[in-house]
Amino acid sequence: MLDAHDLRKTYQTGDGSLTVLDGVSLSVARGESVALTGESGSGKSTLLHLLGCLDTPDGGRLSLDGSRIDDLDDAGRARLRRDRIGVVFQSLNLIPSLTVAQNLAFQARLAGRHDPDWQQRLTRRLGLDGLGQRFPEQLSGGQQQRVAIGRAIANRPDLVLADEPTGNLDETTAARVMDLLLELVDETGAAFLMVTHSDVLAARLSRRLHLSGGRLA
Ligand SMILES: Nc1ncnc2c1ncn2[C@@H]1O[C@H](COP(=O)(O)OP(=O)(O)OP(=O)(O)O)[C@@H](O)[C@H]1O
Repeated sequence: MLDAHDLRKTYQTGDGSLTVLDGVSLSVARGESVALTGESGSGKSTLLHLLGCLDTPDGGRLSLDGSRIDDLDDAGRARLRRDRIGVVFQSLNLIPSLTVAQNLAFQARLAGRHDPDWQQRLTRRLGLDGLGQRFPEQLSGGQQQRVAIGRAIANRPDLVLADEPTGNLDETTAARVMDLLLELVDETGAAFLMVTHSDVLAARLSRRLHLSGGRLA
């Protein structure tokens, strides 16, 4: 499903250059869930951004279902993200001027894959019934997190990427939100990769990759 080979990424900083990814290779199969761990600053978010076509590598290859995606132009990357990739950011990135229902439908509508029945089921499963007409700022942190998860899954993507998706929640709420995320990803059959600092959460996924010194172990 997702294949990365020898990915490299170097940032130019004020005082020189910083190589963050120095030959990262990984594969994630459909239906598989992978935890990505590593110390702060080890490059987890950088890698997630490359895998989600939100940024481009300086070297290496990236493919989805056997087709190269690292050499797409901006429009091609945007299309791919819209149609096949769902991302849950730690900062959520909900659209403040849209209601919960509109946020949930946003990416699916853009992709021409809005499915009202699936959205209704998602809304119920995520415990967001009755909140559809509210705006994100009128929700609790846990509710916002669930909207972000719903939005990432509403168009049944092939690949779901999550960056510390329960990072801002208390332990009990985090566990509940995580249950939902794993169940829903499982239902869609997507390949799933999640950045986490938590050993407990990492242990719940089928495999764990650890990023250190620019490489995976
Ligand atoms: N746009 C950028 N320009 C320059 N340096 C950057 C940029 N983005 C990230 N970095 C640096 O790259 C390194 C890796 O950052 P990244 O955010 O990928 O790490 P991380 O493992 O996700 O960290 P954390 O667990 O703290 O979120 C860090 O040293 C960071 O300062």
